[in-house]
Order: sequence, then structure tokens, then C-alpha cells
Amino acid sequence: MPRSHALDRYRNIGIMAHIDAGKTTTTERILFYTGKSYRMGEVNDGTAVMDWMEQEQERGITITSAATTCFWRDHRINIIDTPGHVDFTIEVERSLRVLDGAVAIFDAVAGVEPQTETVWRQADKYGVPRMAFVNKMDRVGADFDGCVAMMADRLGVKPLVVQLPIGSEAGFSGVVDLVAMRATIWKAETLGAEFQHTEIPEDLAAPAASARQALLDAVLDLDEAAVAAYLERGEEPAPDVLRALIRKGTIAGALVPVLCGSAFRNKGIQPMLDAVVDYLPAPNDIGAVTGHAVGGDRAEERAANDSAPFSGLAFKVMNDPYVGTLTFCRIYSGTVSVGDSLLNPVKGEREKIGRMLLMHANSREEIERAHTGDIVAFAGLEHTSTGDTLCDTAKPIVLERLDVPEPVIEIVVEPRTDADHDKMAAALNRLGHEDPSLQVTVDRESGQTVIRGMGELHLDIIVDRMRREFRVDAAVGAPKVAYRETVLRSAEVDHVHARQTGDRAQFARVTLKLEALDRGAGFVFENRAASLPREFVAGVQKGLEATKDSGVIAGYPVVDVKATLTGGEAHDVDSSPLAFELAARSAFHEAMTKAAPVLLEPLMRVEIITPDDYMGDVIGDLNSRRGQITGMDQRGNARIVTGLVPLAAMFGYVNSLRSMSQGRAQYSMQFDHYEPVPQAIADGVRAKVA
Ligand SMILES: Nc1nc2c(ncn2[C@@H]2O[C@H](COP(=O)(O)OP(=O)(O)OP(=O)(O)O)[C@@H](O)[C@H]2O)c(=O)[nH]1
Repeated sequence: MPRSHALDRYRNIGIMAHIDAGKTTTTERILFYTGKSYRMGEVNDGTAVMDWMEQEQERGITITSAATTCFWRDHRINIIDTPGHVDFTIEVERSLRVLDGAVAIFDAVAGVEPQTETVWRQADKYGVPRMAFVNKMDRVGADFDGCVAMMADRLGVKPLVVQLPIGSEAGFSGVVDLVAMRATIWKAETLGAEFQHTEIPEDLAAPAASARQALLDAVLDLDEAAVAAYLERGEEPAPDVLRALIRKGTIAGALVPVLCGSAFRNKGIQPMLDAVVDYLPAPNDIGAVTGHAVGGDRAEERAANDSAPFSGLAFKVMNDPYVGTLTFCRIYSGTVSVGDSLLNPVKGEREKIGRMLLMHANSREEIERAHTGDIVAFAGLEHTSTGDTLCDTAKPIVLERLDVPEPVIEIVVEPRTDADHDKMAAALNRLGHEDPSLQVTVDRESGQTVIRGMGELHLDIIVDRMRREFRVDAAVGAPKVAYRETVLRSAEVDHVHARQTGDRAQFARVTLKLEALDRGAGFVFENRAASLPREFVAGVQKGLEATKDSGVIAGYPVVDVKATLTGGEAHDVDSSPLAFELAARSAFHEAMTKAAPVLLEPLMRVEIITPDDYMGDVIGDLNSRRGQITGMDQRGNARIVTGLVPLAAMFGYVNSLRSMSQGRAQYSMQFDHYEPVPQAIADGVRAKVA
């Protein structure tokens, strides 16, 4: 099967926004105008095509990213929906990882909101070229210029205004296109499918002329020939030339084209699709995909074309009631056909491609062959988790993985019956494949299962899915802070494990050194006991793996520590891997106790938007929660307070803030970093666990 569109006619894009800015509504409109959905979904009545999971419909928020394909101006646009809620950072990360460009949606009233800023920074990290759509121009208080100014101010970008709104609030009727210098007015009665191009309205002639000049000044800078023609002969570039320049600047990340509209009122969507085609990159604009060789650091590259060996990144794994496991893959190079085998170099396993599907939110098309640039779902893969690479079996490459955020909150889940016990283990295993930000551990002593995640909502949804999709009946504990343990000093111990049971003796001697590492380094093991047989070193490693999840203070996972096996001694007859495993466990405990262990707690970055009147109360309250105020700002007539507050002090905050401000203040919160817990609080945590 040949490809339907040349690679330069592909756009793999994401739509990113603060919660409620209108991402789902906009996506729905796109699907409608590109002819993919025949009935326009409305978020408010829970029929939106993209939000198809049960929970999403009930909660009215977008939880998982669905990929969908549509066509515009003979281009193939693959849209990956990204959630706006911070509890789902991993969802945002994984879609940003596989996008070539993104449309950021702003609420014209609220402007740049905290989560937009967060997502924006994540997109910066992945170098994703973006354009902006200022949505909700029909709302009372819509302020296009204010929103553009905030983009420059808060996001530090160079916004390039390519449209001006015609009218505002209830009078919003269309846009002035500053590239073609004409107006586009929508006919309200045809759900926005029809519009007409007209002259620029008289009252906008002057603002349009000055905005056009600003646009020319910004883009002509990017091209010497165009600037010379303009300066020497006064020739303004033709619209096509201007679009090519804007595209160049956008792909280079030098500027962000800004458009506007109202998705809900069906205005502004078609020009936005034009801008996706005109300004956002095709897969081959991004250049070769880079990765490294299996089991080493040697760099590997693949050209982005069909004749290169296959490489792709699995960015989402989900369970489908009809086809079983679906693994969404972005193809970076080469092609794949049904019947092929691919290598998962991360797991060292082969996967056979039995069925391949092209997704349109909740409907699907079976395909036989997929090409570079495609986003497809493979059915029935067994070994591949979110973030793994799939590649040609003869030409392995490992593509860069996703950054997985730290889980900060945990709950205990206890199955009610033996049957539930087995079902729960299977369910959590499956959910773990889907969601790398979910951690599951079973406490060796109590046998309790603890699940850790990004926030209360994240864990709520996991438990909900466990109950609904896997029919597990389990008692769920109250959410608790996911503390960690680490050490502040180095310590080295020499431990001998010698036991006599009946006529069998066990002997192992290890010297183990623990050292503190930087925050975020995790747990690192090094072997410097050169003379110790390999199987005994493996025993030591196994022992450390088993104990590192349960520190000496209160049994929390030990992080940011390096454990070095500095020496060891074995007995000809009495030593075994098991003896070394046991010796390592005891040595680890002993060394940790000596190395000034501390408890670490997650600190959250909190942003509160409050009317002036409640500012004093909000700050006083944050102080009483061990919070540190890091900034105060004015936005319109609201005050913005930012601070770092321990998560432990933030439970139930939503209610306190509501009563403190009579429901008028809002807040958002996300993980920032781990920090040692003050002694008095640590004693409290320890007492609770004991
Ligand atoms: N007035 C007005 N309301 C809009 C517009 N676009 C969306 N809305 C409304 O804003 C609310 C949020 O829209 P959604 O499309 O669900 O926003 P979202 O960003 O997808 O939200 P999440 O999925 O929760 O992240 C809904 O009630 C929409 O009807 C618009 O252009 N104008």
C-alpha cells in the first residue's frame, strides 16, 4: 500500500491548554470541519468524540490522550490530545515527546494560566514549535491584546500576531487576516462551516495596518533577501512568501504565531487549520531522529524516510475491550506491515505485528502498512510499555525515553477476597504498563500493596479503573504523602553473615559504603570488589534491591544514595548467593543507620489567585502550613501568590481556601522537589508508622 500523502504533507500535532480553556471543544470542531465526525460533540452534554472513556465523560475532563487522524487541504493531520490537568503530567510528556508541533489554546479572559505555563515549559524542553489560539473571544471580558502581552511576559516568547479579532464578547464575528490583509466573517446559522472573505472593516483599518507593520518587522528580520527587497524597493512580500517566513520562524522557535476565535461559537477554526498546515513542521522538517545503540551510549541516527530501517516510539499503551492491548506508536523512520516482527530493544523481546489500526477517537480503521510519520496502534503486543522503542530487528536503536514525573502520593489497596487478590495483581501490572508514573509496591513485611502516583485525582482514577475495568473489589486507604528516605553522610560497614543451621553453615562477608547523591539521582549501585565471584555480587545486588524500598526511618523507599560494594570475602564451601543477599540486607541497614538518615517530603509549587481582600488570610494560612512564599504578583484586579508548601500540609486545602475566600480564590499545585522533613515532623511520621 503506497502512502496516502507525501511526508511533507504530514502534521503531527498536539493541542495543549490549561484545563477548561477549550481544548476538547476545539478538537471537536476540527474533527467536524475536516469531515471526520458527523455530529458535533458538546463537552457539556458528555458526547465529545475525543473524551470517550467513561470516567472522562463523567468528570468532564480529558484524561488520556487519544490520537486521531484528519485531513485538511490535502494534508494529513494527526492530532494527539493532551490533558490539561497537572495530575496527568505524564500524559502531557508522552504526547509532547512524539509531536512535531503544537497548538496552545488560551482562554481570552484568563490569559496565560498556571498550567499553560507548566505545559509550555515542558514543550520547551522537547523543543516543540508552537502556535497560539486565543479562544473564547465571545466571553465577557475577552481581552486579545492582554492575552498576547501575557504570552510575552509570562512565557518569554515572541508572539507574532497574525490575526486581529473583529468585535469582542457577544459582538465577536470574525478575524482580520494580517497576512492576506482581508477579513473573514462567519455565518452564525451554519454552525460556522460557512464564512466569507471581505474587506477589512473601516474601524479596524488603522489597527490592522499597524499590526501588519509589526508582523513585517518581525518576520523580515528572518530573511536577508526579503528584507533587502522591502528596504530597497519597498516591496512587501507576497502572502505565500510571508507564510514561508512565518513558518521558518515558527519551526526555529523564534516566534509564535497568534490566532484567535471562539471554538464554542464555531469561529476561527478553519484559519487555524490553515495555520497548522502553513506554519507547523512536517516530520521531515525536524531532521533525523536520534537515539543510541542497545546497551551503550554510542549515538545512532535514522533519517526520517520510508527507506530507512524502522524505528518508532510506543507512547501510549491502553487496554481495549474489543482488541485487548493497543500500543500507540509514532513511526520515526521506515515502514511496517502486518506480519512483520519488530524488536523492543529495551525489553530485549520481539513483537509480532498482527493487526494495525488507525484511530479516530473511538472508531478505527484496519491498515496493512504504516509509514514514516504515521501514528498507529498495534494490537496485541505483549512486552511493550509506554516509552519503549520498537525497531527493525536487524538494526536496533533505542530512542530517548520519556521523563517520568515523581509520584508524590500513595494509598494502600487491600483486596477483599483471594480471588480479588489475583485480579488486583493482574490489573495493577496492566495499568503499570500503560502508565509509567504509576508505581506499585508490595510491602514485604505486611504484604500490603501500596500504589503511588502524581496526585489524588490520578490515584482516584486508577482505583476507579481497577474496579470498573478489572472488577477488583478492594478496600482503599486514605491518600498519604509518599515520603522518601536518604542519607546525609557517608558511612562504610563491614558485615559478616555467619549462620549454622543443623549441619549446614552459611558464610558471607561484605563491606558496603553508602554515599549521598544529588536530589533526583535515585539509587545507584557500584561493584568494586573485583575478586568476589560474579554470582555473589549478584546476590548482593539482589539483597540491596530488596531492601532499598524500605528505609530505616519509617520504611519508605531510599533514594539519592550510592551503594558501593567495596570488598567481600567468600568461603569455599559455605558461601552462596543467598548468604550474600542476606549479608547485603543487614549491611545496608547498618550503614544507613550510621549515615545520618533523613526523611524527605515532596514540596509542591502552589499558585493562588485571589481577590485583594483575602490576600492577607491566604498568606497567613500558607505560612501556617509550613509554606514559603516565593512571589506575589498582580493580574488584572486579582493577586497571585506563589509559594512552596509541603504536600503533607496541603490535604483538604481546596475547602480551606474556599471558606477563606468565600469561594472566590483558586489555586493550582504541582510537584517541585523533595526536601528533608524538619525533625519534629519526621518524629510524627515515624510514630504513625511504628
Ligand atoms: N464561551 C465560550 N466557551 C467555550 C469556548 N470553548 C469552550 N468553551 C466552554 O468551556 C468549557 C471547557 O471546554 P473544554 O473544551 O472541555 O475544555 P478543555 O480544555 O478540553 O478542558 P479539559 O478537557 O477539562 O482539559 C466548556 O463548558 C465549553 O463549552 C468558547 O470559545 N467560548
